[in-house]
Amino acid sequence: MFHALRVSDNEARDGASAARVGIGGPVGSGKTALIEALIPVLQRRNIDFAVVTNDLVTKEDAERLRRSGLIDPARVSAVEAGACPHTVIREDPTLNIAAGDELEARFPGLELILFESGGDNLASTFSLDLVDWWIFVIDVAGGDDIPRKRGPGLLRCDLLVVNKVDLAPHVGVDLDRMLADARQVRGTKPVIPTNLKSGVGVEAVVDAISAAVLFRV
Ligand SMILES: Nc1nc2c(ncn2[C@@H]2O[C@H](COP(=O)(O)OP(=O)(O)OP(=O)(O)O)[C@@H](O)[C@H]2O)c(=O)[nH]1
Repeated sequence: MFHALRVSDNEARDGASAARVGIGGPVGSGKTALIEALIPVLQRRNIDFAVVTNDLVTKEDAERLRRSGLIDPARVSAVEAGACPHTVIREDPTLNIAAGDELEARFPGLELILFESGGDNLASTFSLDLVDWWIFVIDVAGGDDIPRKRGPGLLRCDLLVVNKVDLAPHVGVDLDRMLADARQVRGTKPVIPTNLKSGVGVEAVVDAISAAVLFRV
């Protein structure tokens, strides 16, 4: 259903039917925490999904998700980047494309694959040969000047998640200003504040994914 509308016409994607969504962002911003929070909501909405994680030289994020009890461990695949994380989500996403294809072969009917990048910097972006749509996660503890630095990740992503909003008062961040700056530099593209400890904003993120790539509202 979604294939006909894909931005990319990469041969490696031919025959694929699951929508592919990237989740990138700086180290520790909450990418794995976001996936952990998304899982129960996706399950409640009967969305058939799987996850591909990327780590530098380990499978730590995949193991964390497999151990979480939130998801069938077989639905979590790990890619070891062995280099800067953006290499395998942008320059040469072959390993990730193969991991997605392998999940689709094992789980016919898969609707959605989430690709978690390893923690990177503000210049990190996803290749549209790999994903249809992507999320960039920053957090307030990284400083309220991050949006004003206009990193490519923050500017180009389809959805910007500003996480750890609960920490704003503790790290001297003016959250309203940070969100206003983020919205200003992104123009009409969406920004969603989240607190993944309490679940604030998670339903809105699933709504955005559903509307953008699953065509569910
Ligand atoms: N207070 C607070 N802590 C959070 C929130 N989201 C994540 N954390 C914490 O932030 C830390 C990093 O979260 P992760 O989900 O591991 O971050 P990550 O982006 O996957 O990290 P890397 O994969 O190492 O880049 C953990 O200790 C989380 O518990 C939040 O909304 N509020």
